[in-house]
Amino acid sequence: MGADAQGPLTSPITSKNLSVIERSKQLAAWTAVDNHVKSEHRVIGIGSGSTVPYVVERIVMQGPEVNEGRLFIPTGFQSKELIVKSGLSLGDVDQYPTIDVTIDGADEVDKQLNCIKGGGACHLREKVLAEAAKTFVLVADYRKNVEYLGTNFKPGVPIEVVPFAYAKVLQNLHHALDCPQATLRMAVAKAGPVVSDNGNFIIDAPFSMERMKDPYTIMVQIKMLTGVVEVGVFCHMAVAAYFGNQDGSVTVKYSDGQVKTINPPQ
Ligand SMILES: O=C(CO)[C@H](O)[C@H](O)COP(=O)(O)O
Repeated sequence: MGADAQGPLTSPITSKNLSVIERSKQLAAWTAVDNHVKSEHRVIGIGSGSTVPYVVERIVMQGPEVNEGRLFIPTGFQSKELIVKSGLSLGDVDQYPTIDVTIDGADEVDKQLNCIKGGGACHLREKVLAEAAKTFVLVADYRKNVEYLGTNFKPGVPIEVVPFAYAKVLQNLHHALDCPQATLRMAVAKAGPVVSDNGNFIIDAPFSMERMKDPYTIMVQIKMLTGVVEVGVFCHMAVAAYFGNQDGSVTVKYSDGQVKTINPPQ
């Protein structure tokens, strides 16, 4: 799989005034699109977050002829707006439960391509679209490329819960799962908790680094708590993760353990 990876293309149209971090996100997104979104793909999942607009930007650059007849499936309000405003056609996963390729951002990705998602509270739909996809690809800047989850991303594991069960789930996290710092995520420009696109609450649960070395066990333990809708830990789902680097290169980690660095054009 690594063998056919292409490098980032030259002459980016929007990169002139980008900060290093934004440029890194764009590089990751563009390279992932170039390597994984092929003209024959008709149903494409679009994830959430600040890296994903560059995914859509690159898909739009594939041209109207290629995008005509394609359907784009969003993971939430933000990506739905992005699809519509870019002039692409919207579909939904209940109509199209098999997706050719889904590209999404991540809060952190470990060496086995396990990742934390849900910083934007979209991880329920994101996981459905990741599972529905024949190919699931992650894109992020260099800060998200870690050996173990929880290295840089400190809020903890995002957990979507049905509102009436939140206090019970918090109690379970504090006592049964020994996660005393788990808290309900509060909104910034609204009094009260963050409410997801599905009308649910979000809990952030930080676990010790030692425990984050086994993300699958944490994911299963949390998911077993009644009232939990979905856990923002994705295990064994992505085939590749693209990270834009500060020097203009792109690091690609593959699910088979290969790591490749694509150097910037000279
Ligand atoms: O999981 C997500 C939203 O629920 C995002 O994909 C994740 O938070 C990464 O976002 P960004 O690209 O802005 O860093």
